[in-house]
Amino acid sequence: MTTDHPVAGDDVVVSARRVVKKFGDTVALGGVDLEVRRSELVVLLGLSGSGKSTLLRCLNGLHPTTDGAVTVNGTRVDLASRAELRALRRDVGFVFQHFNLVGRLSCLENVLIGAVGRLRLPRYGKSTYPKRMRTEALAHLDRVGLAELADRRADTLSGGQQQRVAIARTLMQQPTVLLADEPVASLDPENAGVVMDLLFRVCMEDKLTVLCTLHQVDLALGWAHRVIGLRGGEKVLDRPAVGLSREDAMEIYRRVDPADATIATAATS
Ligand SMILES: Nc1ncnc2c1ncn2[C@@H]1O[C@H](COP(=O)(O)OP(=O)(O)OP(=O)(O)O)[C@@H](O)[C@H]1O
Repeated sequence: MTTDHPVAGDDVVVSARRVVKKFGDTVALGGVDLEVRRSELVVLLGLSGSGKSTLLRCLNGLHPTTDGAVTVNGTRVDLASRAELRALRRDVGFVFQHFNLVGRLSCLENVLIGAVGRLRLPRYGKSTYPKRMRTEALAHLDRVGLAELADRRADTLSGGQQQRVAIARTLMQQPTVLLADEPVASLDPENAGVVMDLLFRVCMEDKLTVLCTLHQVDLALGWAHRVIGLRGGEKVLDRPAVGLSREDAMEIYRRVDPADATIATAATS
C-alpha cells in the first residue's frame, strides 16, 4: 500500500546548515543543508558512499561534525555537552538495518529495553519494570501487529517481524524524532512495504519527525513526504514526493564517469 501523502506539520524539528563531515581526507558531507518538520517523513537516497548514514549520525551526535550547525528539537547538536547529547538521544530513536535486538530475550523484553533511558536504574527481566511500562510495551507490540508473540524469543522471528519489534522498542523511548538507517535493506519487498507503512503511520499518528535512508526509489516515492538525494556528500535533490517522477528521482544516481567524463547511470532500480 502506498500513502496519499497527507500534509506534514509546519514546525522545523531537525535542521542542518552547511554541515561538513570529514574522515581524514575523505569528505563524507560537503556542506549539506536540511530541514525536516514535525509529522514529516523524509527519505534520503543516494549511491553507496554518498553520505546518507553519515548525515543521520551527525544529526544525533554519533559523529561530531567538522563544520556547520545541526539543531534538533532546539538543541545545537554540534555544540552540545555530553549530558545534552545523552538527553537528545533519549528523544531521537534510531532504527538499524540489522534490528539490533537481543536474540535470547523475548520480544516484550526487547521493547522494554527502549524505556531504559526513562528509568533511573537499569532493569533485568520484564518483572522488574513497572507494570504500566509492561502494559505500554505490550501496546506497542500490538500496534506493530505482534502482541501475540510478546513472549517469543526475538531470534525466532523473521526479519520483518524483528524490524517491527525494533520499531516498537524505539517507540517505547517516546521519541519525537526517528532516524532509520536502511530499515528495509534486509527485508523482502512485501515486508519492506509493511515496515515503511509502519514508519509512515507512526510519523503521522504520533507526529514524529522521520528521516530514513533507503536504496529503493519506489519505496521512497510511495511513502515519503519529501525525497532528498545525496551525491558525493552534496545535496542534489530536495523535492516533495508528490509530483516527483521515478525518472527525476533516478537522476540522483547519475554521475560523471571520470574515465571519459560522460554521464553514466549508476543505479538500475
Ligand atoms: N567511520 C568512518 N571512517 C572513515 N570513513 C568513513 C566512515 N564512515 C563513513 N566513511 C566514509 O564516508 C563516506 C560516506 O559514507 P556513508 O556510510 O555515509 O555513505 P552511505 O551513503 O550511507 O553509504 P551506504 O548506502 O553504503 O550505507 C564514504 O566515503 C565512507 O567511506
